[in-house]
Amino acid sequence: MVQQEAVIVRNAIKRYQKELVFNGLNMTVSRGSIYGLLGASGCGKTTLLSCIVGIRYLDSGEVWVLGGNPGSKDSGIPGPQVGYMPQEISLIEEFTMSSALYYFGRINGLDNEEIETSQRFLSELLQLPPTNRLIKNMSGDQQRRISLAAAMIHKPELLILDEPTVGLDPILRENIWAYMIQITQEEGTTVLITTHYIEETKDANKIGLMRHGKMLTELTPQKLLERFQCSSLEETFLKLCKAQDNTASLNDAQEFKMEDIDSDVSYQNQNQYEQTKATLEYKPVSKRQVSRLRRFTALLTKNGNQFLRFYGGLVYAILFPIIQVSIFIVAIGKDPKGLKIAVVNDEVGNCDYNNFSNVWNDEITCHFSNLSCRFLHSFNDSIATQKYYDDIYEATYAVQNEKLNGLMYFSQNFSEALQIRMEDATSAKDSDLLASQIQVFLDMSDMLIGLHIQNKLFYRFLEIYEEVMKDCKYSPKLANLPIRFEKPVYGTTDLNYADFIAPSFMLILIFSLANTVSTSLIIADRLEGIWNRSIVQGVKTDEILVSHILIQSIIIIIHTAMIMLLYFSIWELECKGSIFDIIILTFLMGFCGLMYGFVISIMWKDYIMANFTSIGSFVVLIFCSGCIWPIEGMPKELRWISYILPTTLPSISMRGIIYKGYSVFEQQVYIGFIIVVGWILFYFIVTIVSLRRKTL
Ligand SMILES: Nc1ncnc2c1ncn2[C@@H]1O[C@H](COP(=O)(O)OP(=O)(O)OP(=O)(O)O)[C@@H](O)[C@H]1O
Repeated sequence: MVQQEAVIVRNAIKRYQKELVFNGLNMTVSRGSIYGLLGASGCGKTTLLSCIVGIRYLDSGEVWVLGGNPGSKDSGIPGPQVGYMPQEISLIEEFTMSSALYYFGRINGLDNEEIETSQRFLSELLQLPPTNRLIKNMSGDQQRRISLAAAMIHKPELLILDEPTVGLDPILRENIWAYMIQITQEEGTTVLITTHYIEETKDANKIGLMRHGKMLTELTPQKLLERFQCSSLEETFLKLCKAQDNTASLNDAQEFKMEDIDSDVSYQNQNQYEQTKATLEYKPVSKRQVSRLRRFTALLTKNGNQFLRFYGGLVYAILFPIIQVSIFIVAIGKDPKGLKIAVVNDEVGNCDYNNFSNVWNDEITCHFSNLSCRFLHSFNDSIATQKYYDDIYEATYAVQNEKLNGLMYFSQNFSEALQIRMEDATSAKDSDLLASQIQVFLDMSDMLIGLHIQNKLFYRFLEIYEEVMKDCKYSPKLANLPIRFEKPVYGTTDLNYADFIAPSFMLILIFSLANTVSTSLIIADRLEGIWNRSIVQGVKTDEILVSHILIQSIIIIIHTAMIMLLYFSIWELECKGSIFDIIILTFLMGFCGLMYGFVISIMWKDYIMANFTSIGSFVVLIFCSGCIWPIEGMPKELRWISYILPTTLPSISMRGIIYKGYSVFEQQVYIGFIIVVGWILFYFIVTIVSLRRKTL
């Protein structure tokens, strides 16, 4: 009679890159039995279990689990029919024991009452720590027991346990084995367990020994002892390993044949394979169904909990935007203070109170005296503090050595020359024209400060010069240059650099915040193994993604609200257009960052590379999306790259809304929305396609 099998592996070949892990491996696990899989460290036990539960693929060969290939609809995998305990702990460290068990209970379709009952039973059986203790505060052995409980909580038909008893107290180990024997006999559960403790498997119904990529034997412990006439399983395996080594050394090219030793693995299994396959086809697995809604609610609860309990992340998510925007507001765009400028005044010296300047009009012409002092008194310290020097050499030395920001020089006959320039400009000599100018030498090694002084002195000079014209009873317009900047079409003349940066910075900030949060959460899920473990229990990749998206959208809404509040209410940035459009665009940009975070977390397995990529992307966005310098100043090729970045055109849209009052129907605005939505879709598709290829 053909026994129905829970797991069948045939002719399995698996490589990692070029390294062959197993080569033509066969395995048969009967329903309602305990199968002990033994083998030295590194022989491929974990890899084999991963292929059985469907989180890795064979290069060739076949795996059947509970009625079909893992992932097919006939199979019990993925789904609550199986309980999988991976080798790594694969639990969320910030969770309490209870929240971990609730999560696994819920995704496997249990209601709260059932979870409570199971939890009580398993707490006793496995001597679990108190329910409210955080997993990260438990010993490795306690964490293992919770992980085992998480695999058993829903009483699956097939339990796949990767080294569950490592480091456990012998009494506890015995209890676990007793329980496994009980559930296999009374409930027909199948247990596939790997262990390093050979003697532990004496209670298994069948033992499989893996070595050098093969299954050396699959027999009951009694048959093994009888066949090899040994008193212990240790001894039996030693003999088996020696037999394999001898055969291999006799003929390296010839494969090790176990037919002489063990008929179960080869002939019998080969014959059974076809028959079993037929049997399985006629006996579909009775599947426990878990509604999508139940799974999704469990995921939402888990992700919400995970985020709230990760205090560092929480602080980062809430405080970071406040700190960033506050630093921006405080640090950027204000006039530099505490600047110093050297003054050499050959006309009057240091302009003390005896040297008041004078301007008077005698009906024929305007007379100036000591006009240099009038300028110097009016260039007050708000531009730069003046330090007087006797000659230009001394002043230049001071600029070079005393960190002054420049020097101003007035020639000996400054007022006189200015008068000549005004009275009869056409006949004025070059020397008079030169002497009538204030000569300014700036330290332009700090370009922004140099430009600031230049700008301030220039406009202040024109104002004072206008006043002088008025005193002379001339038209003040005479002081103007023959060019005039009228009221701007858009914006105001007093917009500063911070106003220019603000829209891009807002978008880059929310993009980067969301991207960092989502990268960390997804990488945590993957690294901690919770992702694969959930997939094995039947949770779908898109459900995991959507649940993360929902939780993180709440964070993005918080970020958006804080950014809006800080910029528009506290900093009082005036928005000429619709603030609603700004909010939507900012939120979408955060969402785009979130999706980009998904892509990064798929690209890299660890935090380090993911963080490098996030930081690198942040820098590229700052430099290339017109945030600190106009795109028009870039080489043509770079400009095109810049235009397709997710933040460039949306930043231009943002400026259009804020400073021009454009609506969403203007091309400058809707193009930004199109770009950001396009990137969101692109990232989403890349994420889904990559994840489907990587997991089930
Ligand atoms: N992701 C991977 N990429 C490359 N090689 C891998 C990978 N995972 C495992 N290996 C290699 O495959 C071989 C089998 O590893 P596996 O973890 O399956 O062995 P194991 O029998 O479970 O070991 P242990 O008992 O120590 O857990 C080892 O040589 C290991 O180095």
